[in-house]
Amino acid sequence: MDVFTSNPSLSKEELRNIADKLLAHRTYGPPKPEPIGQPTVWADARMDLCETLHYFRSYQGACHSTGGFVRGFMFDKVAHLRDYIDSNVVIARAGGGQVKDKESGEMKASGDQVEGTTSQNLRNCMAHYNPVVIITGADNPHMPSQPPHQYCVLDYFKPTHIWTEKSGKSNIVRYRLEKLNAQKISWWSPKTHPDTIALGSLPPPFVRSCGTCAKESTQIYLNGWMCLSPSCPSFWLILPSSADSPHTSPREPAEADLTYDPRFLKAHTPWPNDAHEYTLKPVPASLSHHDVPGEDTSEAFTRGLVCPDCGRCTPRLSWSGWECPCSWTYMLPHTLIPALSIREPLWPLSDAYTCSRDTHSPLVRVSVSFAHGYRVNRYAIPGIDGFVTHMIANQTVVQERGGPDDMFEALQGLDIGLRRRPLEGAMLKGGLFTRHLAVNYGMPYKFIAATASHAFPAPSHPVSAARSRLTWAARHCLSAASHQDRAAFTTHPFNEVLALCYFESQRISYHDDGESGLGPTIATLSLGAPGLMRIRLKAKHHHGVSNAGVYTPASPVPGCIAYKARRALAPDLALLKGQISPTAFRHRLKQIPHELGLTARGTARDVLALHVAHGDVVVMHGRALQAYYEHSVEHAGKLRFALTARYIDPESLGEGEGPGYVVGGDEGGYDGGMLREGMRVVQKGDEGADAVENDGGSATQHSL
Ligand SMILES: O=C(O)CCC(=O)C(=O)O
Ligand SMILES: [Fe+2]
Repeated sequence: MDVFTSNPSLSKEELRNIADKLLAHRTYGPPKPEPIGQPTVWADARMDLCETLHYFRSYQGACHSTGGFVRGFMFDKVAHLRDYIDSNVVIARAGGGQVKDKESGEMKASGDQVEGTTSQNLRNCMAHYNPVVIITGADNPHMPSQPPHQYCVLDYFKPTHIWTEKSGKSNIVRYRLEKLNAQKISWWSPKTHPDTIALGSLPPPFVRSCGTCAKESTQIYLNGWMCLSPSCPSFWLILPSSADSPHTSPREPAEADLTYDPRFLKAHTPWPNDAHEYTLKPVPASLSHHDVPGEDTSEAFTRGLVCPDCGRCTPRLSWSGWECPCSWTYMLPHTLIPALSIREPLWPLSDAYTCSRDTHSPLVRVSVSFAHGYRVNRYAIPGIDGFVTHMIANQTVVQERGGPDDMFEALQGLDIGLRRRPLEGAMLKGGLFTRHLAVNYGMPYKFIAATASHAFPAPSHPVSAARSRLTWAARHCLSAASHQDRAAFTTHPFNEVLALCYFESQRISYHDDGESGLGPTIATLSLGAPGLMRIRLKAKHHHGVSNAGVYTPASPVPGCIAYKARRALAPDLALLKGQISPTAFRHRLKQIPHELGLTARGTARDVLALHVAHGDVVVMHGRALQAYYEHSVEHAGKLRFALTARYIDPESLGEGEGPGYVVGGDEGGYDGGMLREGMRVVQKGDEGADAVENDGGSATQHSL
């Protein structure tokens, strides 16, 4: 290559020869040669990558930016034909600005692309010398070698150029990135055709100012210098004055003939931190030597680790720690979070009935009663045959022997098999897992593999004790329900407990518990950090229309959009259903949203927000409640458990889904009534007898 370095003004022919050499062995798509090395960091699944790496946390897009700076790019299957990757340089099209062509299914430009936030963030990186990590997907057609895993981290790169050019009829924005430390070996260099032209070994790229707009542009293609300022009348035109142009008037280059100028490809852009070592492996969270309660359940410990043996991004999937399929494991000791340490100083507990912090929409009616150390807030939701009851514990309850304090501490000392479970139907490559950990006891819950269910342990075990307490609580709440509902609970008592565990910043997003095969009553015991449970109408019931523009024919409930108009429509619609063909009925369902002006945008406001503190129980009853409403729970502490008891009809389980053990009845026989003795506030009369009705005009309303 000396011939080129010693000759700063290479002829056009010499440059063409170099370009030919550079591009000769490029293959678009497989098969590709093997790389000379192996990535130090890689992942099988997108979730693993995003949970592990600080520089790439984008589950969908190709770019991860934070605070105005790009941190990482992921270049995979979707690529522009002129994208380019060699051992040191990557040229890529900016993301976005494309739509799926209805006929071909291909991504096509949706108009002229302009520099957006990502370009601005890249310019910030250039100004501040912040390098950016590039990750490749296995299906990236421009890789010079075959990446050995689904996602492989290349290295740190410096963005050097951002410019606009034309592709087809539209403008596109493009980036050039150059490896930060060109001295480092690039593992992705192809074994068969190593890159022999070093960065900076050719004359510098040709730069000149435009005669029309006076702005400087770099020559990207050997076909000729062009102004790259999209607002200039000379944009993307090879001028006749250019020595390269065979034409007598300004012309756009033929796209198929565009050949990169090797002076541009192989330019070296020195940065003062070129030789600095930035880490590709995130710094793993480590425990201090102080046995700090909550340290090992803090957010840092929910993140993945790069396996020190094989480089795989390994998410934390279990209570006990990290497990890489290559056999490396990292298990952490847990420091007990004492139950006393989660008491809220500004919300002190005593033997008196605890005050309420729940809020609800004016449409919701609350009736309050006090029994056995629990304040019992019972919420009636209009239009729904069912209720939500929040039983708020006082100090007597949480300190009871074998009660919430003891359960919370016992659960921390045991590994009850808590693991994150895969979310079915997730569209993410490599799958997606819930953020929280879960384990099932008793009758298998079909959304958890049957093998991950366990027989109920001894009555004193916190899981069995929770079932017993929840059975009592549900019975207590159902005492005001119909005879039928009470009888149903007696014949079908809770036979399953799903234990959920949330570390810091983990939560469960909106969902319902109305899967087929479940009984109508569900009860949850909260332990540990105080949570906030929100309940709202599902979007399709709120708006009355699905995302696909189909009217929701179910009867509307008060508080939904266009309630009166939808209610007026209901009888006719019910009649019509039996009279016309399913196709005609569906056609009608598509008309109604237009007639009523319904759109599916946005979500409903919460109708209820319950502060579910340590020891509290929430009982939800009624199939309609689950059909119409959804709930979510978040918390702001270091550790929270939610133990939910349900009845699961064994008949609803498919072949091979049944338990491999006997699911017996509750042996704990918990009776909250036993607490009355030790209470300072003795309740007058029987359970619920001193209930106070509170309608929509009360001070407990909130403006949700
Ligand atoms: O965390 C909670 O309190 C709620 C749990 C829940 O909604 C569920 O298990 O379905
Ligand atoms: Fe739930």
